[in-house]
Amino acid sequence: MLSITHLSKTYPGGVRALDGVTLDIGTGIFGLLGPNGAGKSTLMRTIAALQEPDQGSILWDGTDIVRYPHLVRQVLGYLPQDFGVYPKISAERLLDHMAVLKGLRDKKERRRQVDELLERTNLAWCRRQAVAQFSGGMRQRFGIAQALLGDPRLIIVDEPTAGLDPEERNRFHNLLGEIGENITIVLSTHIVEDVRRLCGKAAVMAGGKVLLEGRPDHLVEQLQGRVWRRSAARADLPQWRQRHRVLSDRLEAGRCFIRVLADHQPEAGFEPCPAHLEDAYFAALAAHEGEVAVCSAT
Ligand SMILES: Nc1ncnc2c1ncn2[C@@H]1O[C@H](COP(=O)(O)OP(=O)(O)OP(=O)(O)O)[C@@H](O)[C@H]1O
Repeated sequence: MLSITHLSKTYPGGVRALDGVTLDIGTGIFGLLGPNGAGKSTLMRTIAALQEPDQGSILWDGTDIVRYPHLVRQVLGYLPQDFGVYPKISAERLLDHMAVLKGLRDKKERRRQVDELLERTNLAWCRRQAVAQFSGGMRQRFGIAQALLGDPRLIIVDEPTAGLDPEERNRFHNLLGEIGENITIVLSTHIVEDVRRLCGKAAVMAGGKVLLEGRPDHLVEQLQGRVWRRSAARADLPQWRQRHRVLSDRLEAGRCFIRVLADHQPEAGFEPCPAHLEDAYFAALAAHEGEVAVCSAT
């Protein structure tokens, strides 16, 4: 169990990247949703003990990992947003090298883990190929293979599916789903659909704060009966936004549709529609932006 309490971090330039984050994260896949700059990566790096918070605590099974970072490193697998440069050595050798860095000294055991992980991530067929020549999806699967070295109990995955084609994304999801049955995975993303499919629990972050937290199906349930939809001319969008709480606008088969949050039919022409997780996400962001606007106006 990962228990995060009142975590705050302000960077030297004055950006408050984490602002009193409190979250309890158990076994399974926990999704962290939020727009660019929400503070997701800062939170992930702090959990991974790669940087320190200014305030707050993170307990892993009751142990304070801000004070004792080596304890989380022993149980952690981390797939960062970007690995940076890939050396021109084979997947097999690179994985073996990473296993050494993770402290797997026994050569036989290392071999066993490398073989098993290449198999599990469907990379055994290209084990002698340089990772530098891998496609985006293969690199992400290699990223998961290295994160799984040493049988971690906590895995942190930062925006793993950006840039993957639908097939690779699906394959990556299945792999995460398999792994996440018995351990804790914290997955950061801005793809709402990924969270709906994969995560037992999720939180929406913006401006360093947790705006919303819970099971995706519960978050959606709370909006049922309150989401309305109608077609709208693009030019009229500003007026619709002034009159109603517009959650989103999107093109469907060439026509623009708006989705509005309201307890009753907002006006003639709107039809009720089933709520989606994306509605909960946009409703939370809109409420937060409203608060920020009110704060900055006063
Ligand atoms: N090392 C740093 N120094 C100064 N500011 C930083 C640093 N890292 C992040 N920030 C700022 O902190 C805020 C939160 O950034 P963070 O990368 O944690 O957000 P994010 O939700 O992961 O965003 P993205 O989805 O774009 O990766 C942003 O305003 C960012 O510009």
